[in-house]
Amino acid sequence: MRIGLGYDVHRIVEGRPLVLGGVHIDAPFGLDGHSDADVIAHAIMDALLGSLALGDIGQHFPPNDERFEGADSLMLMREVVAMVERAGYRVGNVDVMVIAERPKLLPHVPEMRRRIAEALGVSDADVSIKATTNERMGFIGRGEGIAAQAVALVLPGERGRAR
Ligand SMILES: Nc1ccn([C@@H]2O[C@H](COP(=O)(O)O)[C@@H](O)[C@H]2O)c(=O)n1
Ligand SMILES: C[C@@]1(CO)OP(=O)(O)OP(=O)(O)OC[C@H]1O
Repeated sequence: MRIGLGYDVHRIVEGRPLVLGGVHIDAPFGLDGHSDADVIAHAIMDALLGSLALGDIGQHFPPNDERFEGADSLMLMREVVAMVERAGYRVGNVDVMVIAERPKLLPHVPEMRRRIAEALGVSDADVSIKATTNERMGFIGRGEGIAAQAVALVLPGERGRAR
């Protein structure tokens, strides 16, 4: 088995939808970015790529490439899973820590787990998402951005996709 680490952060702005873990969350703000700016999905993708030393998401989905403007990050995640499988591995499990002062994410976690699990081809039990505030400290605490950290385990061999 191999393990990888991912991190992403996006700036909070008005006038953009808030998409986290593939879920559109009703909020008076969203995250700035070239894609849908889904920090949770991005952190997971970087963790998966890192587990196999396959580079980072910016290498595979360049932020200056118009193909990825407004991209659905869970679609990009499916492409990352295909890369993992081409390398002879399958996704084992992922664990995510989201750092956001607001909104309250706990009510959305079951749906995030379901959507991410579907994109990864694993069961919901293999996707863990946890949230914390930054206790009003720093840029996250001031509500300027949202960050996510992820670890991913990949296992040798193939598995029938659950999607
Ligand atoms: N955006 C967030 C942040 C936190 N939570 C939940 O609240 C709990 C307490 O957060 P603290 O930062 O005060 O430790 C945390 O364990 C989460 O369950 C949340 O839902 N959304
Ligand atoms: C997936 C991409 C594609 O533009 O999304 P962005 O919204 O630009 O987000 P970022 O985490 O800054 O960089 C990753 C990019 O590759």
